Amino acid sequence: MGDCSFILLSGGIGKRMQVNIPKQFLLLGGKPILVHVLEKIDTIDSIKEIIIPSPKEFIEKTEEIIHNYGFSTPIFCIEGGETRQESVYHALKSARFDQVIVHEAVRPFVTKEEFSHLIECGNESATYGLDIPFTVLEGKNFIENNLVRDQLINIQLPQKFNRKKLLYSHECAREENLEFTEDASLYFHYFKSDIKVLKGSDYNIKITKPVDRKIAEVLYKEYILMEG
Ligand SMILES: C[C@](O)(CO)[C@H](O)COP(=O)(O)O
Repeated sequence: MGDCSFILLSGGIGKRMQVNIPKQFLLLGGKPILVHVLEKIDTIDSIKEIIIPSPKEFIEKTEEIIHNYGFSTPIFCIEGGETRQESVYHALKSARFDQVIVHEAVRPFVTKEEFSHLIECGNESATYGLDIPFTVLEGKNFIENNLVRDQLINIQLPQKFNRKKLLYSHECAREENLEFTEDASLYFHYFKSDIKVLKGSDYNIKITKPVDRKIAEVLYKEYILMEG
C-alpha cells in the first residue's frame, strides 16, 4: 500500500460552536477532540506524516497537546491560511508522500477502518459520502431551483487524493480566485471525474454547532460501551 501524508484540518475558532476556545480543543471523554482523531491515525502504518494547519495563535497549544499525549507518527503543526482552502494548500505544499488524506479534527468518531478503506483505494481519489435523508433545494429567501435528492450526496470526510493532482487543482483555483467548501468539489471542478464515493457512517459527525457537542457525548458513551 502506498505511503500517505495526512492533513488534519484544525482551523476552527469556535464561532459556530459559540464557545471561546476552538472546538478541536473541547474535551470529549476527558480528551481534546483532536486527540481522538490523532490516536486512530497513529495506528496506521502507511500514514508517514501528519500535517496540522491551524491559526498562528493556536499552534503552540496544538503542539503542547501533541507533546502531552505522545504519538509515534511525525506531526508537523504549520500556520494555516485565511480560509479552509488556503490551509489545505499550505499543507499540500509541505506534504511529501504521493497520496494525501484530508480529515477534520472535529470528526472524532471516524474509525481506523474508514481510513484503511481509503488507503485500499490505491491511486484512486476517494471521499466518503452519505445519502441525504431530507430535501435540499436551491435558494435562500425564495426557492430558486429544485434538486433531485437521489442524485445528491452529503460529502463526508475523510477523503484521499493524489497529492500532485490535488495541489495542481488548488493552484488553478488560486489563479482563478475560486473558493470551494471542500476538496472533492475543488478537485472535481478541474478533473471532472475520478473520485470514488465510499459509503460513510452516520456516526462520523462533524462537531460544529452546540447541539453536535451534546450528540457527541451520547455517541461517545455508546462507543466506550462497545470498546468494553
Ligand atoms: C468538508 C465538510 O465537512 C463536508 O461536509 C464541510 O464542507 C466543511 O465545512 P466547514 O465550513 O469547513 O466546516
